[in-house]
Amino acid sequence: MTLPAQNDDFDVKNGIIDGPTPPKSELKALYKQSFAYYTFRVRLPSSLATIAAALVKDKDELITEYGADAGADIEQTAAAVTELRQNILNNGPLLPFRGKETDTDVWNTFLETIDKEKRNYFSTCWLYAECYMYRKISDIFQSTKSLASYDYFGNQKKTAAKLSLDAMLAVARATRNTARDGDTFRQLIKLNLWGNRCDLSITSGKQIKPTGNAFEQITGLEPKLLIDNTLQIWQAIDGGSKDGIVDIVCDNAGYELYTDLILAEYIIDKGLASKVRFNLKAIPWFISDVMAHDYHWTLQFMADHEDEVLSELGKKLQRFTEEGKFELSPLEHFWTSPYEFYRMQEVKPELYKRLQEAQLIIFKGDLNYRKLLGDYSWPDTEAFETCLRGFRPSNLCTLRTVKADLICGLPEGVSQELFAKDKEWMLTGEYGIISFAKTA
Ligand SMILES: O=P(O)(O)OC[C@H]1O[C@](O)(CO)[C@@H](O)[C@@H]1O
Repeated sequence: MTLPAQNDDFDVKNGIIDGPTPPKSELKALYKQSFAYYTFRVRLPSSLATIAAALVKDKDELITEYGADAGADIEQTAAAVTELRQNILNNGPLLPFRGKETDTDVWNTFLETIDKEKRNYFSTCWLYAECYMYRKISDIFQSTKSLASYDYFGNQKKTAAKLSLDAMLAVARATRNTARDGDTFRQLIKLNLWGNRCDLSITSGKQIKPTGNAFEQITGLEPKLLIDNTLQIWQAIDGGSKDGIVDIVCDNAGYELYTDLILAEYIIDKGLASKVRFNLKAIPWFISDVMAHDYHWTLQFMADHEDEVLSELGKKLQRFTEEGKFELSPLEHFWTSPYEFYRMQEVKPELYKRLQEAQLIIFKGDLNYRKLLGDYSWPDTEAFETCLRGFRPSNLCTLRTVKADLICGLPEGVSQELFAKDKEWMLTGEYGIISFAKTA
């Protein structure tokens, strides 16, 4: 992590502690050697600059699509995004939202629970501040007359999907005549895990193209899989009811969503459940997170493709969606709130109840992992069940490539070994974990 030249007294002014995150503490940018500090000093300011620049570059296109009024709105949003960027760099306050959105009150009530002197980007929990930033961007666009419905990450998500076409074709061909057995299922879970590497928020928007034959890659990636509970997941779903429900709490659009669709197709085709529910985001989130329009765009992109196999698959999954075998869960703002999952039962009991209907819940990606554990420096050998702090609506698993400096459930000595090899091993998505927790 290359930090900005220390030509300012930022650290002194903001009480930055020049060390790592202490054990059993909230992750926050107050600790200079934390990923949170690098995120707020470098990564997120870079992402915000990209959004502001793209607005100016796409101005004509936007005016064509959203009308002449959009011109003034574009100027206003670009300026507001730039101001948000400066607020972060100045360690500004997390101010209450003034919009009239469905989740405005939930967010403002949450902000009130943070001590006022800690209610800024570098002093409050990393999770809260980073989620706040993405919600603030949405607030900026929602407050305009013409751009309230504009997905400012949409082009990047579409480009990422098109870049992954070769991998999609390879996976489609390799999954057409599969057997209903544990080995195949476990391979598909691992394929799904490694699809999580294609995440634009970790690259601050830089596109990465999944290369090579996905299934051969899985074998090659075995040494990078630090926790493999795929057998327990298979036993839970194989032992479940064929009329059961599987919930996927999704993460990124593009190739990662495609691997979710491939896994869901297998679950339905092999009678492992009768319905797969996709839990998507209500607003543009962490650059590449999937929203309902991304889901429909992806299926249409497949169905329209000249490649026969991909096109047939796209049409089949559109039929699954029409028939209710695949279902988009009702719009749920909890997934774009700052709340850790152990607080769901208290703050959104109806969602917890809904998840209890499932026989398996699959949580995708790093941010969902951070919400399962809370942004907290658990001992890396701590049991996954302990870190869930009572969040046990059903059998659940997490498929996560490691992109943030928190982890649990590792065998003794593994993290020390990895730190000795590369002190930034937790930040790149190079390693992955598949952890499972049985219904309580
Ligand atoms: O898309 P994913 O896998 O949730 O990754 C998002 C993660 O990437 C980061 O932006 C970089 O670590 C984190 O802030 C966030 O948890």
